[in-house]
Amino acid sequence: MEIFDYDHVLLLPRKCRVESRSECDTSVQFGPRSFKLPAVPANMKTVVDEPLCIWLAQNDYFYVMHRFDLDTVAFVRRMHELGLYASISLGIKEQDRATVDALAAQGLVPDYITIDIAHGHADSVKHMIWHIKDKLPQSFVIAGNVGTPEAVIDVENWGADATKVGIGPGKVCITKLKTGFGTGGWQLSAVKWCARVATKPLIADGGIRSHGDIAKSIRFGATMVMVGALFAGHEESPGRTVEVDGELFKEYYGSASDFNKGEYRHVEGKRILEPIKGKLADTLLEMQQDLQSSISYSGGRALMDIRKVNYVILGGDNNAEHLLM
Ligand SMILES: NC(=O)C1=CN([C@@H]2O[C@H](COP(=O)(O)OP(=O)(O)OC[C@H]3O[C@@H](n4cnc5c(N)ncnc54)[C@H](OP(=O)(O)O)[C@@H]3O)[C@@H](O)[C@H]2O)C=CC1
Ligand SMILES: Nc1nc2c(ncn2[C@@H]2O[C@H](COP(=O)(O)O)[C@@H](O)[C@H]2O)c(=O)[nH]1
Repeated sequence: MEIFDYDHVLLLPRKCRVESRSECDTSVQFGPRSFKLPAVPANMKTVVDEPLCIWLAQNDYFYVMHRFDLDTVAFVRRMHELGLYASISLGIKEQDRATVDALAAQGLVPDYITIDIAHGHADSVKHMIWHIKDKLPQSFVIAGNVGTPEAVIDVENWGADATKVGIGPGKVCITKLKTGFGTGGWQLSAVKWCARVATKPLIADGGIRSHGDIAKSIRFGATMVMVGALFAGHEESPGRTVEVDGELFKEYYGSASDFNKGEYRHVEGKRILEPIKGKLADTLLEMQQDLQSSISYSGGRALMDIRKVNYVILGGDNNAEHLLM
């Protein structure tokens, strides 16, 4: 198996088929809906909050609300009252099963439910998928996180509609250091490896550092990418604003950090400060334009045309080591 990460790969251009990059369509079908971009802000407390979810839904972007310190039932009700789709996160504990029961009892059907735990290749996830499929069969279920093909096969067989791939590649993740496990450092090839067996969509989660990494994720089999750090430092980001030597930063912390958990127990995340980089809408627009360029370099017009291109893996000295056809 080839091992590489985003920085070690470059995609190879094919003859251009458009006269303007504006002809390139970045939209993606994901579950029951189509979205402007194959990128979703991470379901973390310092990345999304309710106002951002409303804005994203109103503007045809995919969002996943986080699951921390939140009345998830009320959130779904409010989104539906606004005529917007509802996309929530759940864990696998008794309280999460109760949330599913309450939603079903009140006739509130979230359009998307993400089961979000550190080690998603687990019977607890299987039982949660079954519970959701029993009570809310119309919801599109995303399960994770996983990092191996065996896990993707299991999660799909348990009934998940999509799988989230990435154990420890995140910017505020310390799983690799604390446990010795994960896909940190080789996330892109883990996505490729998982995509070989996947029969349903994959979300590549963690490690996206540049807009070009989105095209690379699509090339290696992702349908959507989940992005934390790149989205965290915006004016609208929910993290606390911190001033250091006259410069403004936003707090960005891991969901498994003591800052999120409120206690130092099974901590696998840390806190960092992201420099504030303007408005989220501007970044999303730039991301879309960059992805349109990616599509044009791929010689295509549609997002999935990126899947057709060849690539090189760069050696340590930055020389092309392999040309893979
Ligand atoms: N993508 C990634 O690499 C990672 C992401 N995270 C994020 O952090 C958040 C908190 O995650 P998590 O720690 O799962 O939080 P939770 O406390 O919500 O854990 C969910 C449940 O899973 C159990 N659990 C968690 N990890 C394991 C494990 N390795 N083996 C067996 N059981 C486990 C927990 O029990 P108990 O606590 O008693 O073990 C708990 O009952 C999530 O949003 C998750 O996505 C966390 C780590 C890695
Ligand atoms: N190991 C941990 N991973 C975490 C934690 N909190 C979130 N995450 C994962 O990171 C991505 C975002 O990655 P980024 O590189 O784009 O910043 C997020 O979607 C989660 O999967 C954590 O505490 N520990």
